[in-house]
Amino acid sequence: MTDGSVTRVSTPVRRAADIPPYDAARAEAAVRELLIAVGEDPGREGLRETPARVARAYREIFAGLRQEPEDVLTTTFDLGHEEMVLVKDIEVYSTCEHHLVPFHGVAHVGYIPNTDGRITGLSKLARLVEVYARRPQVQERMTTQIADSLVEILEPRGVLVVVQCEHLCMSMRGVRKPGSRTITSAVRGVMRDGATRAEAMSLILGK
Ligand SMILES: Nc1nc2c(ncn2[C@@H]2O[C@H](COP(=O)(O)OP(=O)(O)OP(=O)(O)O)[C@@H](O)[C@H]2O)c(=O)[nH]1
Ligand SMILES: [Zn+2]
Repeated sequence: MTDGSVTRVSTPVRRAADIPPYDAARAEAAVRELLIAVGEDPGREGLRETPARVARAYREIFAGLRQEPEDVLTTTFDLGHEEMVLVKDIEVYSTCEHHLVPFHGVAHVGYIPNTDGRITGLSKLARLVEVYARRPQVQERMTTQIADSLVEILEPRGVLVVVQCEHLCMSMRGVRKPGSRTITSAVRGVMRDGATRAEAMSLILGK
């Protein structure tokens, strides 16, 4: 438990290029140690392959550390479409950086293209969510990073990102409140405008 004081947590600025290659052997050794620490026997039948398996799984779960948004927002088209584009219910699996357990739910990503009508492929919005979800995360930072990278790369007139997740650190342990959902949003540019924001929210909330 913390003492309740406010701690400033700055967003890490490490770029993918500055992060060393994934160290599978080190991850494997750490998992073996962890198993011993919790009272298990890593030599027993069912656990023998577990450290190597977990190391492989972590490589996948944290692959976003070695990706940048530019890697996925590559395809842009000039379709001349200047109205809102919204992809909703993008499934998200991320990992809480406080407890290293999953949080999962959906992300809704919308933007209003620049007046030049420059848009990106729809799947690229889901790939962008993956880049930031596949890192040790907090939901607020992930939401902000998705929005800000869209602003930077597509230079749209507006962006709205809404993320709704259940945090397993609040369900399976700790306060034990399964089913509670945390909702975060990041709104940029003309999406802040009341009517535009209301339109985006009604599209998100509508079935
Ligand atoms: N703001 C925010 N908090 C998060 C996120 N994921 C986990 N947390 C919270 O991080 C906090 C860590 O609090 P601590 O008191 O340091 O840790 P703890 O003793 O394990 O806290 P409990 O979970 O309350 O048992 C908890 O309140 C978690 O619910 C997130 O994405 N955003
Ligand atoms: Zn947590």
